Amino acid sequence: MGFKCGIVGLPNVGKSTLFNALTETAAAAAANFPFCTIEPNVGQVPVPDPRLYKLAEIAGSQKVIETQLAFVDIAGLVRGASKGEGLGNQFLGNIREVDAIVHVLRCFENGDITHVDGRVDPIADAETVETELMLSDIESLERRVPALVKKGQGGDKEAKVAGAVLGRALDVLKEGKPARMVEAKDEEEARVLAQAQLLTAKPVLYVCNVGEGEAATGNALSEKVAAKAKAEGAASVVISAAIEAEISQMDPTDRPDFLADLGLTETGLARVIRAGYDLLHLITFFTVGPKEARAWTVEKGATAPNAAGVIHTDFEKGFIRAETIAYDDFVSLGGEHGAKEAGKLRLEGKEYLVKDGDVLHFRFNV
Ligand SMILES: Nc1ncnc2c1ncn2[C@@H]1O[C@H](COP(=O)(O)OP(=O)(O)OP(=O)(O)O)[C@@H](O)[C@H]1O
Ligand SMILES: [Mg+2]
Repeated sequence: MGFKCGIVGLPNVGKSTLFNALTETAAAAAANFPFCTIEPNVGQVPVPDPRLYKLAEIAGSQKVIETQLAFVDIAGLVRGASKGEGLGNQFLGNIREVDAIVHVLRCFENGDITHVDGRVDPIADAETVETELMLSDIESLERRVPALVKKGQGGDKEAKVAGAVLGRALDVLKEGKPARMVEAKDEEEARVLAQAQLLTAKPVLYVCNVGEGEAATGNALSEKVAAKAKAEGAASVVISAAIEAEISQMDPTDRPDFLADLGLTETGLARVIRAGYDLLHLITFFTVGPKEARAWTVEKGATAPNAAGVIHTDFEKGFIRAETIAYDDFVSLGGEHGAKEAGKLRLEGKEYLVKDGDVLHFRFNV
């Protein structure tokens, strides 16, 4: 499957620090100088899900395997990037390849850490980054739209649709708004928009990187970002990347006390990961047995055979049916046996749309 969230932002705002905390490694060099990162770092991150641990406990599973989400640590971007400034176009290509954007904004005051524009202002920073992404989209559409329109006039129906919807996207961008504001009129337009790989059409999560003492409460700057996100229909999360990096290096048994001292019940990372998961419209289903309990990822709207295919292509090809138990039934009835006795094990066919939390067992024939 491989859904990817790209970590984007100005240089030296804490992107690599966040990435290292997420991946519990020091794979990405994080240091106090701009453009520390050049080549993108990719890491698979397990998605923490309390439901999975509960299912494993009930079934007495020996092994627990979380589903994963990929994060990519991308080079910092500066004003003029779309025209080749800083590391320029190269990293814009890295952003093009991701499915969602995790936009890190510096909300911590610390005179020792260089800010490329010499002042801490997350709203202005967000606009700088977004402007570069919009300029890059405008440039790419200005190249593509006229050719599509011409082909459309020549009788090519597909080109006509693409020219129309991408032309509207260009107008929206020229008004200073991101391409995600463009509404597709039908499924065909939606497909064209999705395939156009516009940077500003990707869903965004703002991550407010606050000071070490502010992780639980946020601060005045993170509140401004939250208001901006709300106005745009985007999501935002408050974390302190510095603290998260520290926690990720601690022994797991020491973490709960440390978090409690900071006034936190869970790590900021768990919230970032889950928000990323929601952003991508992903849902989880489970397979549960005495050997292992495992979480798997599908897109909302996936059918039972699609879900089977995530486990193995043979499961999809030879799909017969999916024995299905809702998560709540599995838990309240004490597992598969109890659910079956109570008539809560359903036999679902090829058309079934998988629901978040379903416990599935596939019957197949190859
Ligand atoms: N919440 C925070 N509070 C204080 N310092 C922080 C915080 N988050 C990160 N830093 C520090 O900021 C500096 C820059 O961090 P990092 O290298 O992660 O930035 P980056 O965004 O990856 O930069 P680049 O774009 O240059 O790769 C590091 O010295 C890091 O320790
Ligand atoms: Mg970096």
